[in-house]
Amino acid sequence: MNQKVENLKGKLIVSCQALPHEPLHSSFIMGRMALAAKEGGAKGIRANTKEDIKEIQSQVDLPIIGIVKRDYDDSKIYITPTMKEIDELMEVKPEIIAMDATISTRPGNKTLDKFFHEVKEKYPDQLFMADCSTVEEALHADELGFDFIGTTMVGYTEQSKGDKIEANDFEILRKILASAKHKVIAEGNINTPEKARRVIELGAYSVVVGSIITRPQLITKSFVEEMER
Ligand SMILES: CC(=O)N[C@H](C=O)[C@@H](O)[C@H](O)[C@H](O)COP(=O)(O)O
Repeated sequence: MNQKVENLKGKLIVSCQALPHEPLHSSFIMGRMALAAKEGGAKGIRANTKEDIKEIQSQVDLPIIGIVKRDYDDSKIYITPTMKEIDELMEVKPEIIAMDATISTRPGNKTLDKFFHEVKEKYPDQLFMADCSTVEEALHADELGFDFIGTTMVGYTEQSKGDKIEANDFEILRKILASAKHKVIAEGNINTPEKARRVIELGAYSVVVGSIITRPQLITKSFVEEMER
């Protein structure tokens, strides 16, 4: 594993993403967000689209977890669903590529196992991260040989509906850590410094924090909701 990726151990990765419908949707703005994250001590960035990644690479020399979010009519999966998105990302070569690794089928009714095999065959030297929603999915992705196992989709799928990453002292994460052979990255609703610290204490290789740092519309909403409850 290269030095840039080794530097992620025990450190914070900030997810700098804003979809077309979000106020901060702009590669320039995501580049500045990444610069701000670096100034704050982040050691990695998670980013969406080759355009945002290219701009972020021009602003900071930090390892990037790259994704392409794209909706397809015949699949629930929207995080790097097909080889088209993988190929786009390989044009800008993020250190790590993340993809949905839930039990849902990909577009064209393709299973994760088949897709991951095709991707590894085409890009054998690329590092990959599995965005999972359950312990079972995480351990299956570990078996398939993903370099990093993420909790990214916990609570966002039918099979994980209502699950909370921090419940019972991060029980889902602890169960994954107890069995996974590959590095585990805590991601998804890690929304306080204390939670970020705790997941590293529990053994996560790294932790991704996004919305609570880079989505002002959601940060603002959390203040207004608390003030008005
Ligand atoms: C569910 C989904 O699509 N999650 C996405 C994965 O790339 C991002 O929108 C999240 O912001 C990221 O995972 C970080 O999580 P949080 O924003 O909760 O710190």
